[in-house]
Amino acid sequence: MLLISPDSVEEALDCAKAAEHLDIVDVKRPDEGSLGANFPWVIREIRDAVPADKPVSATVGDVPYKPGTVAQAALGAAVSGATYIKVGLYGCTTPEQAIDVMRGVVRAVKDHRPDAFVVASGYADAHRIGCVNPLALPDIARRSGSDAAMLDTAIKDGTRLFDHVPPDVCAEFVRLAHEAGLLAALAGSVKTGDLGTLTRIGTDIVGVRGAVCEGGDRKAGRIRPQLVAAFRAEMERHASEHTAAIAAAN
Ligand SMILES: O=C[C@H](O)COP(=O)(O)O
Repeated sequence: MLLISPDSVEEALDCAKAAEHLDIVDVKRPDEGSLGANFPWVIREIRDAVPADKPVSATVGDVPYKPGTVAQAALGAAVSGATYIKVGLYGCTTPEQAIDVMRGVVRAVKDHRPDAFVVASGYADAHRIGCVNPLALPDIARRSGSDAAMLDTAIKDGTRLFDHVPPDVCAEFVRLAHEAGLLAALAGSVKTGDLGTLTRIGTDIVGVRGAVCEGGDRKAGRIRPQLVAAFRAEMERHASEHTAAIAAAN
């Protein structure tokens, strides 16, 4: 699946123009961090702006180790219309802290909407910010009752997912997530050139912003529908090549 992250209602309208090429519209506010949270009214307006059959995701923020605060914020995102709730476990330094936070989120969100989908997100560059190790995420997600484990980059300085977590370790992340019965989502300045690897290792959700913004600039650039379409076409091409390679090997 392709998850695209607009930062405003205007950009979400551009995503809506490319709706047939994407699977999830992810509301965030990059000015507040890699998984910065946007305002509830923006989530609601974006929910209204994109086709009803496209799920809206919202990031709850690069959150501190404050389970009550984060649970309440997550409920706010769900009440505002998001059905995918993504939490960046920025301030959690141990798996136990991360599980505490995610358990609160899962309960708050699923009490309100049992079919909501909760994503526990860590950071590929965790070593730069001192939060939980990327490979701990699948177990954190499983033990908290989350539905997916995700990695993104915390510091958007041009370094990318594979700069911090090489492909073989990403493959292990995906394997652990699948073993736990979860979806595996990967992001972090992903470009079309990464799609072959991401497909081969079985990534379920690829999250992008910069690659579908004009000039590849996630802050100054704006999401362009034609870039979303081109990115999706590359995903499809890699998926068919991968399927054909598997069929040929059998
Ligand atoms: O959830 C996905 C992120 O928005 C990825 O953003 P990026 O591709 O600019 O790193």
